[in-house]
Amino acid sequence: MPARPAPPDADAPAADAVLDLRDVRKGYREGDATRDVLRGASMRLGRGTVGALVGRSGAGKSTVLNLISGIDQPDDGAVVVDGQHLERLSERERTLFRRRHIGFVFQFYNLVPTLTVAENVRFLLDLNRAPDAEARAASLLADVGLADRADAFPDRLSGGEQQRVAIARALAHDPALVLADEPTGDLDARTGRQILDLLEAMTRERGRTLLMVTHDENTLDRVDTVFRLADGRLEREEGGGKRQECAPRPVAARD
Ligand SMILES: Nc1ncnc2c1ncn2[C@@H]1O[C@H](COP(=O)(O)OP(=O)(O)OP(=O)(O)O)[C@@H](O)[C@H]1O
Repeated sequence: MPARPAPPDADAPAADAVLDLRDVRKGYREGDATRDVLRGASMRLGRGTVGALVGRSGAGKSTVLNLISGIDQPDDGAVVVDGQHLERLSERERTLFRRRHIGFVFQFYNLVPTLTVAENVRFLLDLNRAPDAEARAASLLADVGLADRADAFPDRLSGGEQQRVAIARALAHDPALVLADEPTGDLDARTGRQILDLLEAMTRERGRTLLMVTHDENTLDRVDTVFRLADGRLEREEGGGKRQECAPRPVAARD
């Protein structure tokens, strides 16, 4: 297997962080009370790195994703994505930012059933009025091994194939950050591993940053950084991917 390029340091200065959450607080009103979900959560992920977000059900992982993608706003703290403070933008500006700078991969693929595979991939490109939508979609479909299914509708594809289309769609507009919410949660173990291989390779090759929500501890062996959400705060741990990069190489492999 060819050596993987060393990931940039996940502790990189904020200027190189694609994702930078600083002391974020978020609560939801419940009648007269407020449920505090995030109580000073911070995380930083450098350019070209892969992170995992883990935590028990109800810990607040979706809340974190909603803040990073600008769907929701923090009560306090900063949410900086690719240098942009999302908490300073209007809802409309956040929507435009999301369309241009963030890609999504969902557990249940979320392809548009009435659009062909190629149309799904180029969906955001068309919305962003990108001039090269057709060629770019074709190239990405080739990259995920589905060039011959471009004109099929999603319901003709297996779950793994649909998730491949979703990966192509997530990268089509060349986003700085890809968010994946349980991307293998609906797939059998073998297909899930193939999808993770593809997602990781496609984002790393392009120097994109990937954050995955996962319940699968095996996934943690391949990421650079693990963020564990508990009691409203994020704890940072080194993932297996980073450990591999840091491990001394065998003597025979040295230059
Ligand atoms: N819009 C909302 N209004 C009120 N409470 C909410 C809202 N969204 C989330 N919550 C509450 O906030 C807490 C965190 O929810 P969240 O969905 O972020 O957790 P999660 O870690 O993603 O859980 P799961 O793994 O089960 O999807 C939960 O107690 C949930 O009930």
